[in-house]
Amino acid sequence: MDAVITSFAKRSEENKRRDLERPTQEEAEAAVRTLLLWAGDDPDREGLLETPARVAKAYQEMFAGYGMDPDEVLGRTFEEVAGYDDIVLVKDIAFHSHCEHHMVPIIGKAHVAYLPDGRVLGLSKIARVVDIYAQRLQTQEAMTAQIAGAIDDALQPRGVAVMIEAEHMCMAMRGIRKQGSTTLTTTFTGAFLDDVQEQGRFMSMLRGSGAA
Ligand SMILES: Nc1nc2c(ncn2[C@@H]2O[C@H](COP(=O)(O)OP(=O)(O)OP(=O)(O)O)[C@@H](O)[C@H]2O)c(=O)[nH]1
Ligand SMILES: [Zn+2]
Repeated sequence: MDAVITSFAKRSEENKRRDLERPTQEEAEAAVRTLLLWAGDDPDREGLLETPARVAKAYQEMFAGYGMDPDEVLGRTFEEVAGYDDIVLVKDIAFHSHCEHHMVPIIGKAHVAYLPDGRVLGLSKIARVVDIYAQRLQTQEAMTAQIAGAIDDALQPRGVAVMIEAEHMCMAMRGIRKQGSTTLTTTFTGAFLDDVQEQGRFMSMLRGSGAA
């Protein structure tokens, strides 16, 4: 618990520091104007006049996850589920993120499961946590581990399983230019990590058969 409080305090300090250092809206728009010029276009032509403001607004939306705290979203749990203690799986949670190397989209789906230990989460909160981490600059590996870690910390269930399948536009639109490849990543904790049968049940539920 002390460790949780210390890490929360550290995070708020970090957020405060970042807020103080955060460039203004005008500075962000000027940076977009510079990129437009650098790309070879004319930021003063009619079609681009409002573009720096639009891009700044789009960034605010696409990177809203920096201003959100997964612990807060996952803070409300409940236990009145008639003793249900088996796997809860929310699959096919569509998300858009951006890769931290090239700042271009990662488009995919997250599948998130946990084994309750008395308490359960509101189902929408799982999708909200996926979005909070997706709306930051990411690697797929980090995002997978962060979602599992946040649910583990908040709910302390018997286990968490997260699988993400995604296409990285930095591999499709540029560089190696391979369209349609999918990257799969998984993080397992608790019983999903220790018990291959639980892991197998998660995998078969994902395939849709529902049984191991
Ligand atoms: N492991 C991992 N790699 C990623 C992810 N997103 C992008 N990458 C990779 O990050 C690597 C960055 O490699 P660099 O050689 O530094 O950059 P680059 O010259 O743009 O690489 P290329 O994409 O090969 O042209 C590339 O191989 C990307 O495919 C991710 O979520 N996880
Ligand atoms: Zn990339």
